[in-house]
Amino acid sequence: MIQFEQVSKVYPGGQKALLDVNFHLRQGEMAFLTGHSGAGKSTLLKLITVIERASAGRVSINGHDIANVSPKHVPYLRRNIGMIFQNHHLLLEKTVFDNVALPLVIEGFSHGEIKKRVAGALDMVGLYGKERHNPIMLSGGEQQRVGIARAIVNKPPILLADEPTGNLDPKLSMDILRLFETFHDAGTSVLIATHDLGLIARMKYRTFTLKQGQMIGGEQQTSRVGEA
Ligand SMILES: Nc1ncnc2c1ncn2[C@@H]1O[C@H](COP(=O)(O)OP(=O)(O)OP(=O)(O)O)[C@@H](O)[C@H]1O
Repeated sequence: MIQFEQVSKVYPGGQKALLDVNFHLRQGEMAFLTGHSGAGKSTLLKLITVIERASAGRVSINGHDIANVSPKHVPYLRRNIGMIFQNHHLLLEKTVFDNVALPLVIEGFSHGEIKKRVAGALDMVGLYGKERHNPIMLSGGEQQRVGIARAIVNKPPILLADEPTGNLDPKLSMDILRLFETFHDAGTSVLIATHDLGLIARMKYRTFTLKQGQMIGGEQQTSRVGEA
């Protein structure tokens, strides 16, 4: 599904963020990406979403090389990817409904379809009935769920999360990861970048580890939450 072959990224100014990285996230797989601060986790996610471009090597999604995709095609590619950030990136002056609806509005869905899909997405993340709230009125965990609802509202086959539990306590963090597990169960490929080794140990999915831009491990583990 997502494949990196000998991928390097050097930022303008010479900072080497990724060096000869190889990895493969399989179709429908859920996995973690970990590593120290500055190891290159966010950079790797940015190459998948074409926020940044590789300096060398091949990044492909479903066999299609995305390194040279034209700027005009980037929005089409991103429709296949739901992206979740630590700080939610929510529009605080807009309602929960408007935040979650945003990707569908951009794609030109009808009002009726948007209402139905937003309600479905909020139901999935446990926020049904909070459509008219502003994110500022919600707890940190609820705000993160709004970000997740927005990422999954157009049912993308790939979900990428960058430190999605960074600001949450251990119980809320586990709730969020169980939520990712439900998307994984429905067939979505999920890649979660996190520092939280305790959480990773409890979940027992495959873990890719970056160290100073190099991939040093992609250990195979398959058991689920609570089976550790
Ligand atoms: N836009 C940029 N320009 C120059 N250097 C950058 C840029 N973005 C990241 N870097 C550098 O690339 C390296 C990898 O950064 P990256 O953000 O990918 O790491 P990370 O593992 O996500 O770190 P953290 O866990 O702290 O978020 C770091 O040395 C960082 O300073």
